[in-house]
Amino acid sequence: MTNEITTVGSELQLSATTSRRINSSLESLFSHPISTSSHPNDEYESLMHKLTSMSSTRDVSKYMIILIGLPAAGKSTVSGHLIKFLKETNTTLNIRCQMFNAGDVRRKEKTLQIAQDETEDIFDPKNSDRREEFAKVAFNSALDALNNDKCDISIFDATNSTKQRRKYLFNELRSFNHSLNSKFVISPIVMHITCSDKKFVRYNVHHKAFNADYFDKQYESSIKDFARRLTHYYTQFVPYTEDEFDHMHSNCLYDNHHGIFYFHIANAGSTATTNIIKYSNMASYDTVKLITALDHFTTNYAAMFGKQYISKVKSFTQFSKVISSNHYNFSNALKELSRLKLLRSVIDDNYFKKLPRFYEINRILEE
Ligand SMILES: Nc1ncnc2c1ncn2[C@@H]1O[C@H](COP(=O)(O)OP(=O)(O)OP(=O)(O)O)[C@@H](O)[C@H]1O
Ligand SMILES: O=P(O)(O)OC[C@H]1O[C@](O)(CO)[C@@H](O)[C@@H]1O
Repeated sequence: MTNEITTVGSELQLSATTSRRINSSLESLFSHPISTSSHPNDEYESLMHKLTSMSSTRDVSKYMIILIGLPAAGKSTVSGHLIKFLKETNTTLNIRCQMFNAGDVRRKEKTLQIAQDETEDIFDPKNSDRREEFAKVAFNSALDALNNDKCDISIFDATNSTKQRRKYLFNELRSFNHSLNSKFVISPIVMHITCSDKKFVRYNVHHKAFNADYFDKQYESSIKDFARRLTHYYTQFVPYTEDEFDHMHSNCLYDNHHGIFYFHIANAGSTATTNIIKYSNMASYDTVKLITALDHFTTNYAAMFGKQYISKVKSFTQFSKVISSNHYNFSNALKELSRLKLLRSVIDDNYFKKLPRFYEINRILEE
């Protein structure tokens, strides 16, 4: 895994940005009518107090982790591992993390019905406008939680599979950072979670059949529905590349105190990837501590968490292991074997062959 760490942006450019922000804040302070009844010293004291509290809150580091990845790639699971890791690491144990899942917003609105046709199918690209609405609700909650100091890192958990969506998110963060109503400056951190190994995909889809979308559905209809969902996503998913990062970097440099960061975990850490870490000259000590921890987490993910998962995937596909792990429960063994057979017939080689752009997308990711 090759990681790129640089410091970017001249101090002059960045301090110009900061002073622009402080100047506009000052303007707002002075635009309030100044009371003539109080003593001039009181006025001064109160102004200084306001300034001190303003600069101290706006200087506290807040971050939004924007996840990118196809359904069942492992985004939520890896995020859970990340939260655990940060809690158990000395330098980051006080950082408060919260997850915001676009799927949870969708589920609150309506229990997922297995679609009979495309008009009902929320994952059909034809219905992407509705999905955008759910994602916006989750994203705004993630922003609010940071602004109201409910957490220090919010993890925005959605597939964020199009460039258009990502552009929208970065622009929103940019406007947030410029707004005088914002109490903090938020730095975006992109985390790409990808899964191209067919055995992993099969295992993950199997586990999706037991998630909140399908709690009241039959196994067969659940995996078929999820397989269709994945197919829809393959028609629209655009992998996040270094070009997009560079574009975001040149657009965000002036808005961001701390820098721009990109992390990638592929196949639970078993495939080599590249992290890109570009600090600005004004990155805080807290930011460096967090980014160092994230770099360690992603670089060592396979050893810390991936290994166990990979060994489970290996034994999952072996009929003999299913039988031996259900040694005392014959009917359970039969049930699991029939599910496995079904899964293998739905998510078979032909399914992958027919997945739109499966090889193209994964080639880009592994370049
Ligand atoms: N790294 C991993 N470690 C352990 N289990 C994993 C891992 N990645 C995926 N899985 C398994 O695959 C299932 C699906 O993963 P997960 O729900 O995290 O994917 P996701 O990308 O968040 O999916 P979605 O976008 O559909 O919400 C999990 O329930 C888990 O069983
Ligand atoms: O709108 P996006 O970015 O595709 O993400 C939303 C979807 O992501 C998922 O977590 C992927 O399965 C769904 O539960 C959710 O509806």
